[in-house]
Amino acid sequence: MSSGSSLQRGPIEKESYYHGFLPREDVKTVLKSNGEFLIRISEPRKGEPRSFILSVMHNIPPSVDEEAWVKHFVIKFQDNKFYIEKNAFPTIQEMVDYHLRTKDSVRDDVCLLKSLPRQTWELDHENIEIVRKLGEGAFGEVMMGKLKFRKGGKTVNVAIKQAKLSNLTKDQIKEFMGEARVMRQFNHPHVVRFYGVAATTEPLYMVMELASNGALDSYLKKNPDLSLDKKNEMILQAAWGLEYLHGKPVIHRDIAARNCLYGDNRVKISDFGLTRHGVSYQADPNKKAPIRWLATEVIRQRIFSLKTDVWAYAVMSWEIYNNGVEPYPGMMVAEVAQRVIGGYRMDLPVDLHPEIKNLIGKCWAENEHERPSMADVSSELQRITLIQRPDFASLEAQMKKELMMMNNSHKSHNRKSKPSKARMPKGM
Ligand SMILES: Nc1ncnc2c1ncn2[C@@H]1O[C@H](COP(=O)(O)OP(=O)(O)OP(=O)(O)O)[C@@H](O)[C@H]1O
Repeated sequence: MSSGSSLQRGPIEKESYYHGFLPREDVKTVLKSNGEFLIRISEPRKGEPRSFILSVMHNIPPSVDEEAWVKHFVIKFQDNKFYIEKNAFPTIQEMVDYHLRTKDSVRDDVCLLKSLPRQTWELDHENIEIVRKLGEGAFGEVMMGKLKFRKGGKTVNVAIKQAKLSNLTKDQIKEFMGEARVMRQFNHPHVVRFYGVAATTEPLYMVMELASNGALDSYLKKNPDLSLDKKNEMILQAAWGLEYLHGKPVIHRDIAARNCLYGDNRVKISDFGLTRHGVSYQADPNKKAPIRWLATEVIRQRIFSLKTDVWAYAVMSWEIYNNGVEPYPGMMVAEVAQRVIGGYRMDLPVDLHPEIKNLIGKCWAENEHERPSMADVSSELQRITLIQRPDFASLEAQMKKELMMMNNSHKSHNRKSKPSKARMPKGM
């Protein structure tokens, strides 16, 4: 797709107000004031060519309908000219310049007042270097690479999830960008850090912190001799991460060792493809689900809640104590569902501290009201492990110090960029 003969101005992709494949759901969250606008590319629809879209914030207030706040105009291309309604221009940039200069409306009373530059998390492909393959993900290959920060020029090692739009369905693209939207709000030492997405061209890149030891399940399989203390530390770190997420509140919905990472001696919660904002979520009962990690109410009715994450956390703790073995070994999925509903629970190691055993037992209680919150789990674990190993206290102090440092750098970073609006996108 070309933006026309804009030789002096270069391609539209070079304009700071060009946001590439930024989906509608994200547009709502970034435009802030009446007349603020951006240019993006339409989401792919089978059989239809993609077009450029002008998205403009309009009508806040008086409209209370959030959907009406942003107007989206398809920019048509005919006889080598771009137009929306009235005037045609040789380039999109000239169209934008004209409307900004004259305040002539685009349509009805919608005017362009201010362009919205790409956000700090909207990364440029040219600042990302792919180095080698790490693994295979749901959207394509996951790569190790380097990210050069726009400001300051510092370079960090990162993990990059790639997505080739031509290989994905519209739902998958939504899921990819939705995962990035969810991750943007997190800042915790035990949740994988999100750097941003590069979406101005294909393939899309989701850039995040590199966990040096990769997925937790494979790390556990490769290191079967980890001490019980180390494993206690791992379940405590995972509890801190999940407690933080629940404080937002979000339901992760896919807590499992395969969806956590391990690096720098830390468990990091990752994989937010199924995460939903809120405290309960009714999922489609016809969709496939990872039965081995599901609470009984999810198996029966697909109702997810913070307490169904607590159940999955108990199963993940079992995985950690059993070196990454698949839960309910030797059982088929149908048998797992039937037996778990019937009250069966897996055995925990005999040498595990009885209070930890008891705590995990409560996490997969049949009655969700009998399951502790993640805040209770982490404070209980801290109390129990502290008695056994006094240096767990310093572990907590270290985690809190890191959290404080991350929050401070996050705050100063946000002060430099635009203040974000306390508005949560719908359908997260
Ligand atoms: N941040 C990271 N640091 C190091 N390795 C990573 C990172 N993210 C992913 N990987 C590696 O890439 C593999 C695939 O990633 P991941 O499972 O997260 O992809 P996905 O798209 O979420 O797929 P799925 O939905 O099937 O889990 C992981 O098993 C892990 O080995």
